[in-house]
Amino acid sequence: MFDERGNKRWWLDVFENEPNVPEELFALDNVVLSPHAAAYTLDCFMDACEHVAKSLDAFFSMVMAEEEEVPAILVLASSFGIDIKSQNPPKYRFLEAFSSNLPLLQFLQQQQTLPPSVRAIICNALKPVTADVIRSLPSLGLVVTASAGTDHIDLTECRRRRIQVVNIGGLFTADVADMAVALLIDVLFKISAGDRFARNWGLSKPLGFPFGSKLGGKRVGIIGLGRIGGEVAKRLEAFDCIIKYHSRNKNPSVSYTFYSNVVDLASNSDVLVLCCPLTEQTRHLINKEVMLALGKDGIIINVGRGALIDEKELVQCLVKGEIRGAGLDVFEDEPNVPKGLFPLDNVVLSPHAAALTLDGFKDSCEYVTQSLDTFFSIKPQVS
Ligand SMILES: O=CC(=O)O
Repeated sequence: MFDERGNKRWWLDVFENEPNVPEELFALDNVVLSPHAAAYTLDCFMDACEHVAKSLDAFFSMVMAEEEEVPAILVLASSFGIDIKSQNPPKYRFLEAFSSNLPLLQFLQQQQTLPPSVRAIICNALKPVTADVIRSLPSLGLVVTASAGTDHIDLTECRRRRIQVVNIGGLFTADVADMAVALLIDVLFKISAGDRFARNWGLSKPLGFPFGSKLGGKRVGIIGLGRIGGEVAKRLEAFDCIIKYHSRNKNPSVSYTFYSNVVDLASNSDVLVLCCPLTEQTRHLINKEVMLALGKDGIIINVGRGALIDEKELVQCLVKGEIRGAGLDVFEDEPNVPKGLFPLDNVVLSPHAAALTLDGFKDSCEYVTQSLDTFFSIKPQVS
């Protein structure tokens, strides 16, 4: 830049240490100073405002779209979520893994879903949620199990990842207690065995069916006097049974005789009803020693978990007549039932069906829905 006499002049709009301008420049005639104002026109300022507003809009619409994305729910147990599936607009995207034999990651790929999109799992007692499953889903925050038991879920991994685990609580308590009583009555009165017999009865075998046994007066040892055990006790008291129990702790609010030792309880009972959860402490709690203590007239009913009993020993004791019978709703390696039980007429088998009533199923769908709604309505705190 030159002045009117052709001398060179400097125009400086920016400075090294703004807003400080070097004072030496103030005395110089060949310098024009400007306060970093090259873009300070009204038009330019309006354009800049528009640009900033557009950038903010673009950013926040992307964030909102991400937040509003329909959460993907991995459904391991068949048919859960049926009531919420039909909602419009859909609240959740159910990925029905129970209907596929593919390994998890391949299944998700087939569903065009990235593992981080899966935020919750719905399962039941028959569908394990292993540490491997949990580790493959980095955004998993909730596991809802349509069961009272949670032994099929890797709780250690869930705790480590702060994944919420919701079970069905007491929803099935009465059904499971009813099933325990039904199995006991079946074993004592030989209802299932009688049904098989009656279908081939004919005139040729009028007296071939063995005697059953009364329920009233039986000494019933309940193992696990929690919600279900308590309901079993209540029902069997009404049948004039004598109730005893073994639990982790003595329950001061009941008058039933407490046994801290399972072998002692078995020696003083005609029937053992297993209602406790499966833990490392209760695995194979019912071993050969307990069965021999129960004795040849003893009956075992299991509505807890299969692995509470040493199944191999159970088959042996039943075959040899070292105990009299068993009613089993649960098995150690479901859905595999020990084949050694099949030919035995003193055993009643049920496919983990205590909670499989139509009414109970509707209730559990509702419960699962509520659990999802609660979880997804609580936004994480921004820290
Ligand atoms: O087995 C069924 C349950 O845990 O509810």
